[in-house]
Amino acid sequence: MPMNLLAQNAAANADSDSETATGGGGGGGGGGDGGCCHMEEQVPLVASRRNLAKIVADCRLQIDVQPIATAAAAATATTAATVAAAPTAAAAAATGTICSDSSSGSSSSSNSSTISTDFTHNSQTILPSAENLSASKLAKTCILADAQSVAQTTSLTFPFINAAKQQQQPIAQQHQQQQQQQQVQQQQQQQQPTIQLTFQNLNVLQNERKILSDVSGLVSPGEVLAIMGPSGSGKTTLLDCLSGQRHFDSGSVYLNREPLSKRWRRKIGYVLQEEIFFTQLTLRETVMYTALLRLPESMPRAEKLRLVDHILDTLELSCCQQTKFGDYLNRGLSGGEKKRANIACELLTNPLLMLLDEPTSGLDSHSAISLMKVLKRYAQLEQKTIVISVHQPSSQMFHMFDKLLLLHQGRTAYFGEVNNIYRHFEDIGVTIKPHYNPADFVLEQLKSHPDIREKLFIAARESHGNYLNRNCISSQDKAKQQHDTILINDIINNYYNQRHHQHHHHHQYANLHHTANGCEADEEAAQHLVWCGADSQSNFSSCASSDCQSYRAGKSSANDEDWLSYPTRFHTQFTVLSSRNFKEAKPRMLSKLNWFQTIGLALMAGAIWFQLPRTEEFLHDLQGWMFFSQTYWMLFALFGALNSFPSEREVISKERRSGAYRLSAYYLAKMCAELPLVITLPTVYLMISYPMLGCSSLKLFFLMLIFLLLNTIVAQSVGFFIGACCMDMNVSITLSALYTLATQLFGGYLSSRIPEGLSWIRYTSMIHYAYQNMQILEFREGPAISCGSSSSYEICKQQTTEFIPYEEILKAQNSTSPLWLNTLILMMFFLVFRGLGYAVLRYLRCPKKT
Ligand SMILES: Nc1ncnc2c1ncn2[C@@H]1O[C@H](COP(=O)(O)OP(=O)(O)OP(=O)(O)O)[C@@H](O)[C@H]1O
Repeated sequence: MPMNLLAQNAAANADSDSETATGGGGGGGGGGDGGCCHMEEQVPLVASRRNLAKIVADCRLQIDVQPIATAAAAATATTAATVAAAPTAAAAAATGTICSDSSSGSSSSSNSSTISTDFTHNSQTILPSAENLSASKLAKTCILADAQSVAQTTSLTFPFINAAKQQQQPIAQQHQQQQQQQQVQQQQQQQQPTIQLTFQNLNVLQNERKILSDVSGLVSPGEVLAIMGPSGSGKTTLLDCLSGQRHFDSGSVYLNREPLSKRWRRKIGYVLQEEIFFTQLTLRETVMYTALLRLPESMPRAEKLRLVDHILDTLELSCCQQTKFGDYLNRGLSGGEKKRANIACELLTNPLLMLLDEPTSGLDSHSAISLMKVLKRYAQLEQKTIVISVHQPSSQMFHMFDKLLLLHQGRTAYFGEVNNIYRHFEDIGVTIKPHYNPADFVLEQLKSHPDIREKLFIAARESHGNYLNRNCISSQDKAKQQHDTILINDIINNYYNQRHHQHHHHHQYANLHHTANGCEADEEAAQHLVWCGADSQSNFSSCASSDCQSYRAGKSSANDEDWLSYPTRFHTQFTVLSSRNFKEAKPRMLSKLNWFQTIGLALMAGAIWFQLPRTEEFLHDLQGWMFFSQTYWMLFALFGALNSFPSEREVISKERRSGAYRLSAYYLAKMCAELPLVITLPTVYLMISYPMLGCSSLKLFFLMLIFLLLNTIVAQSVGFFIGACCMDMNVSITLSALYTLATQLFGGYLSSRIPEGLSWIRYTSMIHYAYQNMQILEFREGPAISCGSSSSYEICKQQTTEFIPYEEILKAQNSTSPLWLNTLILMMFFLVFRGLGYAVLRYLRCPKKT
């Protein structure tokens, strides 16, 4: 790998290069935040001795402070920092202007322009002199030796660059292109909306217990805020508040100085602690449907699918993309894979603010670090704001965070830069021991020593809350109080800038970690597929720079309606949701067990009523088959639909909260997608049992089928409605059983002694109308029923006819309404219950804040 090569190279050159550089070489960029390896900082590339000396000094510092760090590591850190801090130089490297001779360990040029190696930035060109040649050697070593790797790195900041193409172009043209690309990038960054998240004095009460108590903080674009604290300290509650999913009793949350509102919802990605997905869908299907639903309509489908591939690749999920999520009965994805899938679905939509509730729990340390690196790079490169709750991060992960909010029982024990935690603890008389995981240390202190805890609360309040309150109140008179909230951000900003500068150079230990991790992040960026992808033709950045970009740019200047609008059209939502619903429902509705049950029952019914003679003696048997068939499919469809919404409720609520689609699109898609599934088994049943019974014509078969299916989908509508109303399966099963059995009892099918006043109940039963229809068809369209030897029908007794007229049979059954009326009433049932189901989901089951 290029960076391995680089490391070897750097190790070989470390001593000589660093010494020379300390002596005052000129060359690559550096500096900023006391760390030579800050990936995110766009340090000017005008190479200066001072910069380089600082880089080397910083990296030497590492060697001094951490004995185990080798000179090679320091050099590697320096090199990675230089690359990270110098996108333009990296771009130049991609052109082949700069290279490193890895075999000899000395610098050489891939072309004849070794001495005229360019460090171009904003049209400034520095030609290294003989004096600073050593420094430029170091810089050259710093810059990736492999053009491909550089191309990858370059593609982060210059998504449009195709490094391979560039290598074939003349250098002057390449420089011109780079400048143009820089301008494009600057314009893009200006266009890209970002979110600064501010929350102040958040208080949440639950059953008179304070779950959050005056919690405040600020996160800027490009930063990662970690919320840490023991279990039950209020991390999830805080994230819920920040995402707008939970009411807070007092306090405020601002996004770019605007109070958190529905308008912002679609700009927030919230990765919940638990994984809420359809268990029957594969990982790929899940992410794909999310992409199709939540990425903008203007983005081509192929681009969306490429993005899915890329995200799966980035999160190392490609190998298990065809695995179903599974449940406790049928195991599927592992816990860690589900977690990453959860993140993939949110990352996909490229939210401006990302909230993640314990995304690393359950992951092994390598996966956790990899994931954190992805998130960190995402924040830095795309200027996203990230808030993450973590339990016990490793030391390495801890120093990847920019800011830390330490909670204990809902109270703030610390909020500020991660690096300043050392000073914060020192201030209250506790020194975080070196070689000790600071995350473990602070959590241990927080839990084990009440005195320390109290001191921390006081110190946090003093340094943060009071400061804000004091300034907010004293700096504004009453007349301006409505503007106070707007000023909060400025105050917090100033405050943290001050703090940042005050402690900037004091914490070598902290900087050491920060620096080291920055270096590693860069190394990772070069070695692996970086966030934006190696292939500039098919990566997220290219997408972001085309469709997403225009989408985002458009949104940034859009009005409220645009912000509230759905990412895709109704038609797209309907199509995608239908496809997803079909895939999800098919294994449930057409399970092997259901096939077995249907075929088994059809054969049994066919055998019992096999080739029934059409005489009055067997009339009751024939009616028995009709009643059995109608009742069975009514119950099957009704009870099958009961669990339909409850089982999907959490997924749908999550998606509705994120504003992915319209409820109407979902509802219509569900009805349509399940239609072929709900009619398959009754059709099979009738195909087996009816011919065995003695079906005489194809026309009659199809008529019977139509009315059997009508009854089935009406019953399904009733099931949807009851399921949507109750959501609790036990309640809905009880209610359904009561309704279906009552209508059978009062229908007079099992007993003729129905109390006069209750006989109307039969008219509330769909079975009443469906059964009548079946009889009308069977006796009107089918072969006539011959009179029995001792017939109960008057007309037969009078011996005026050999066959019983179908009207007489229906009259004997109290079936007096015509076919059209029964059908109309059944259709009314269908429309009313489907409509009621929608209304319940829309108004009763609307995802609410807790
Ligand atoms: N709706 C609720 N009803 C009652 N108690 C609640 C509710 N929501 C949160 N709590 C309580 O508030 C406290 C904080 O809960 P929260 O889930 O925010 O903690 P956490 O820090 O995320 O915990 P963990 O790390 O274990 O996930 C807990 O003691 C919890 O029992």
